[in-house]
Amino acid sequence: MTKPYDAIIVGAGQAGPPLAGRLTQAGMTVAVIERKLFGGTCVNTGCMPTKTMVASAYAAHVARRAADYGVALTGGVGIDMDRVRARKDEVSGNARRGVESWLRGMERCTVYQGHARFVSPREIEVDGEILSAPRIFLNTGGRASVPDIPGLDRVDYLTNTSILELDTLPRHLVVIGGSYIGLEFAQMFRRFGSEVTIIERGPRLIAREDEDISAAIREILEAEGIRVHAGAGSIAFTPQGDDFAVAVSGSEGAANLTGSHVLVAVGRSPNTDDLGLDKAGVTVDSRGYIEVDDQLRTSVEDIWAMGDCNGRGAFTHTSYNDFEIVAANLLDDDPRRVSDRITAYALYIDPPLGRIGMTEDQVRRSGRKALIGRRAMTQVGRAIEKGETRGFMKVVVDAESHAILGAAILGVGGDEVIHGMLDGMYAHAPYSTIQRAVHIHPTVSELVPTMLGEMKPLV
Ligand SMILES: Cc1cc2nc3c(=O)[nH]c(=O)nc-3n(C[C@H](O)[C@H](O)[C@H](O)COP(=O)(O)OP(=O)(O)OC[C@H]3O[C@@H](n4cnc5c(N)ncnc54)[C@H](O)[C@@H]3O)c2cc1C
Ligand SMILES: NC(=O)c1ccc[n+]([C@@H]2O[C@H](COP(=O)([O-])OP(=O)(O)OC[C@H]3O[C@@H](n4cnc5c(N)ncnc54)[C@H](O)[C@@H]3O)[C@@H](O)[C@H]2O)c1
Repeated sequence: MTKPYDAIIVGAGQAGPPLAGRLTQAGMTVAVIERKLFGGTCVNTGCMPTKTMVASAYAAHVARRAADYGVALTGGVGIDMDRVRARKDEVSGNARRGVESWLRGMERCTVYQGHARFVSPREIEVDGEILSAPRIFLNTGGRASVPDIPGLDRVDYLTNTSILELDTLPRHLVVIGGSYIGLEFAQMFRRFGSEVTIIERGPRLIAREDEDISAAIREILEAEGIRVHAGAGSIAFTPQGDDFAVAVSGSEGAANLTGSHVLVAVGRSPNTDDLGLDKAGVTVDSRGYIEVDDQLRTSVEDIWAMGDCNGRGAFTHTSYNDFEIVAANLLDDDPRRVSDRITAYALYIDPPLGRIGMTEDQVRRSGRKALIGRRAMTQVGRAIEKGETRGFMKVVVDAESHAILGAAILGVGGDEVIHGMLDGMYAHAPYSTIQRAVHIHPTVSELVPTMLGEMKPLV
C-alpha cells in the first residue's frame, strides 16, 4: 500500500529539516527520510566536530605560547584525546539530538529512518514501504571521494568521518589533499602533537585562492612544523607492518616517507548514485551532481534538489540558503535565486581565511579596471596586541562603479571581519560607504576602512 503525503524530503542535512518546518506550518503533511544521522555532514562529521576540535587545538597552541604572554605554566602541555573527543561528541551530539527531536515532534511530519530510493517520479521506497507525494525535495549531501592512488587500497586510510573517532594520536599523519579538509585537520593534529605531512597534487595549497594567499598559508603551516609536498604528480603507498611507506615525486622533487595514518581529503562526491534517479528521470551532470535551475528545480517538475547534492554550493550556508530559496519561491511568492548569492566562505586554520566574491586573479583575468588595497596583519593594532600578526587582508574594487568585487582576510578574526564587506556587497554600496564608516577601536575591522582609503590601481 502506498502512503500519500503532500511532500517528501530525502535527507535531514542543512536544508531538509527547516523546509519540513515551513511546509508543515503551511499545513502540508511531510515525510522526512534520513538513512543515517540527523543533521547530516555539518553536524556529525563536518563543520561542528571539526571546529570543536580546532578549538581544542587552538587551546593547546596558546598554552604552548603562554610564556610569550607572561603566563607561567608549570610542566608541559599534554593532550587528552579522550577529552578532546568527548567534547566534540557532546557538541555534535547535542545538535544531532536537537534536529531529530525537532523533526519527531513536528506536527504533520512523519520521520522515516532508512535509505530512500525513487520507484517513479512521485514515489519513493524506504525499507519496503512506498511513499508518494506530488512534490519531492532531495537533500542527500555528499561523502568523501577516495582517489585512485597505487597502494592506497592496501592501507587502512582515514576519511573526515573516521579520523574523528581516533582514540590515539597518530605518530605521523600523512594528509592527501591540501584544501579545506586537509589543511584544517593537518594543523589540528600538528597542534595535538602529531608529525604531519601534506601531499597535494596541484602546484600549491588551496589552489582556488590567489598565489599570495596559498604562499602565506603554506608559510603559516610550515612554521608550525608541517611538511608540505605540492605538485605531487606521483604518489604510491606500500604497507610496512602497522605503518606504510609513501613515495612522492613531482615538481618539488622526490621524497620517501613513513607514516602511521593517512587521511584522504581530495574532495567530495554527491550521494546521488544510489537514489534511483533514473526511475524518476532526474538528470545529473558528468560528476553525478543533480542538475538544477536557478530556483533549484530539477529536470523533473515538482522535484527539487538542495545542498551539496546539486553542486551549486558545498557549504552549510549554501545548503541552508537553498532551503530559503525553495521555501521563498514555493510559499512566499518571492522569486529568490541561487544567482543572487555572493560567494563567501572561510578556511578554519589559525589564523582563519575569510573570503568573499572574486579573487584578485579572477578580477585581473576579467580585464576590468580595478583598485586593490592590501594591509599586513603586522599593521593591525588589535593583532599586535593579541600577539597574532600572521597574514594579511586585501580587497579588490571596481574602478568605475566603486563596487567591492572581492576580498580576503587571512588573519585573526578574518572569518568574522569579512562580513562587513560582504554586507556592503549585498547592499550594493560603493566602497566609500565602508571607508567612511567609523569602526570600533581596537578591532581588526577598524583597519578595513583604512585599507579602502589606500587603494592603488590593479596592474
Ligand atoms: C570535514 C568537513 C568540514 C566542513 N566544514 C565546513 C565549514 O566549516 N563550513 C561550511 O560551511 N561547510 C563545511 N563543510 C561542508 C558542509 O558540511 C556541507 O556543505 C553541508 O553539511 C552540506 O549539507 P547538505 O544539507 O547539503 O547535506 P548533508 O549535511 O550531507 O546531509 C545529507 C543527508 O542526507 C542523508 N541521505 C543521503 N542519501 C540518502 C538516501 N538515499 N536516503 C535517506 N537519506 C539520505 C545523509 O545521511 C545525510 O544525513 C565541511 C564538510 C566536511 C566534510
Ligand atoms: N571551512 C569550510 O567551509 C570547509 C571545511 C572543510 C570542508 N569543506 C567542504 O568540503 C568540500 C571538500 O573539501 P576537500 O578539502 O576534501 O576538497 P577540495 O575539493 O576543496 O580539495 C581537494 C584537494 O585535493 C587535491 N587532490 C585531488 N586529488 C588528489 C590526489 N590524488 N592526490 C593529492 N591531492 C589531490 C586537489 O588538488 C585539491 O587541492 C569543500 O568543497 C568544502 O566545500 C568546507
